Amino acid sequence: MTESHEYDLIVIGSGPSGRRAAIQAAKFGRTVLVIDRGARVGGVSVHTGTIPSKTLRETVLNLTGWRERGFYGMAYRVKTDISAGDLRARLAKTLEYEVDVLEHQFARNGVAVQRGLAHFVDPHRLDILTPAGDTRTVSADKIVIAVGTRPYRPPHVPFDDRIVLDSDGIISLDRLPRALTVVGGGVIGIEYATIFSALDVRVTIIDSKDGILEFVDRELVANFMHQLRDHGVNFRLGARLEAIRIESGQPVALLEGGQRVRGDMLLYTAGRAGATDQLNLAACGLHADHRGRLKADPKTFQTAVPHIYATGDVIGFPSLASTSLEQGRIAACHAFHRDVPPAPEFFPYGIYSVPEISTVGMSEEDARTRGVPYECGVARFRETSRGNIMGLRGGMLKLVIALETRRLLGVHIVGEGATELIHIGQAVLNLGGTLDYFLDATFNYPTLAEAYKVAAFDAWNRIAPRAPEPPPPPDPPEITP
Ligand SMILES: Cc1cc2nc3c(=O)[nH]c(=O)nc-3n(C[C@H](O)[C@H](O)[C@H](O)COP(=O)(O)OP(=O)(O)OC[C@H]3O[C@@H](n4cnc5c(N)ncnc54)[C@H](O)[C@@H]3O)c2cc1C
Ligand SMILES: NC(=O)c1ccc[n+]([C@@H]2O[C@H](COP(=O)([O-])OP(=O)(O)OC[C@H]3O[C@@H](n4cnc5c(N)ncnc54)[C@H](O)[C@@H]3O)[C@@H](O)[C@H]2O)c1
Repeated sequence: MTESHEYDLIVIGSGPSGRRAAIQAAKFGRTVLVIDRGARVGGVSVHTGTIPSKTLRETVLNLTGWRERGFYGMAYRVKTDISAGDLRARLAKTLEYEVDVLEHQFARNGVAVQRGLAHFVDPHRLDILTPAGDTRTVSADKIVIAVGTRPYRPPHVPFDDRIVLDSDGIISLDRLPRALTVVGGGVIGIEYATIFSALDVRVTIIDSKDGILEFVDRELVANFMHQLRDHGVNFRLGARLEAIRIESGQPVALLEGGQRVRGDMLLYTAGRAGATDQLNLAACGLHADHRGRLKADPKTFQTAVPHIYATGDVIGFPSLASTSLEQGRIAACHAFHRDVPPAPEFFPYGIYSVPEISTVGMSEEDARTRGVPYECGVARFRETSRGNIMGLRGGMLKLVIALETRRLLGVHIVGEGATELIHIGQAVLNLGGTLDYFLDATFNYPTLAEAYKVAAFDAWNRIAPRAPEPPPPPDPPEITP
């Protein structure tokens, strides 16, 4: 602790990046205060984002018997008449446990926590407006801004948190819709659209772009959209939303060209905005962009004011809990002069839609754009014995391989277990491995991971030059007695 400041580190926000920064600094023996305006610690990740959406997904897959339908048919259900209450029950338990773990981590590591809204008074001091209405002033040597984002709510959308909602509202529904319109086919929109579709809700996805999930390999997206359409999901792509009206108590999306999409609920997921508006950034010498985001050095996470760091979603791309956790750790290490090796080049994306998508490294399109000669290998999960045992009908794994070096360039998976399976590909990619790893390694059998081997053989069959027939063995020399 310095003479003039109460804490070595103040972290604003207790989401993934704030929590990791705080605990890392505490492990260095530093005094740390975490400030969060939320009722409980955990941030967007625990209360409205990652954990609630993944818990809802798991609940829906379990109660609908989704994973067993390959064998028992589409009418199979573990529970009939699934209600909003069924979904909320598991959510409450899961969230309570997550908060408990986090509070215990803070307590064990001596991290102080103050509930309240923080704003800058000067570059080292913050005022905290507590829920009781008091103001407490605190100061620190180093500060991490980890305030995250909130749903973008444009004024022309008639949000009422009942039939027109954003991703914060959708987790506390008191009834399930029969028809859901989702505006915004980004990751959040697609995850919720497919979760509700698995509940047999009629879903329409609207996006102003011509495609969805543009950063994902196109062949994979085509396979994914085929599976969704097969389950009744409608797409209205390349359609500009002109207005949302409430007609006879139902939200109607009016699209350019006169199309109308009526549902009994509308989920608006067209992006998020940085939660910086109440920080009084001017007092510390920083300013945010038009979407409330801050700029930070991608290696150290320092802002333009060197003792102030910014981590997590507030700095924009890639806006993942996984990457935010790492950013928090790196910021704390840099702040307290500990070297950290640079992060491995490739990190995975996990999209927890139904079915799951996960991807790491170059897509086929990336390889083409960069002019890297490549070949692909594809495996269908149904070709693996494990996939057959599980009754999987969909699902594929695709490898992108550099032709000249046989180096693995990317892995793209859609289907059951994709977000776990991807880490095999990620390890091979970051360790500079080649196609030969998958050809030569022995895999457990039967597993879905065997799809790596099947895909590798597929790639090898396309890459390997047909070896010329070996010459016949020479005639044995005549032996004269
Ligand atoms: C629906 C949804 C699903 C998601 N699913 C995934 C997923 O499956 N995998 C994944 O990797 N990522 C996922 N994400 C993204 C992930 O949640 C974020 O990347 C992550 O939460 C960002 O962490 P953060 O450190 O920026 O803080 P956040 O989790 O955004 O938390 C910020 C905290 O700061 C507090 N705060 C803000 N302003 C102030 C202030 N002035 N004073 C005090 N406190 C303040 C807030 O109350 C909040 O608690 C999802 C996001 C959403 C919305
Ligand atoms: N599994 C995960 O890792 C996960 C899950 C959820 C969210 N996240 C993170 O959260 C962040 C925010 O996600 P998001 O889905 O809200 O935002 P996004 O920016 O990724 O997607 C928004 C989508 O809405 C569309 N859109 C914007 N305005 C529109 C309009 N007026 N009409 C129709 N369509 C419109 C855009 O074309 C885009 O496809 C992402 O960056 C993502 O990384 C990650």
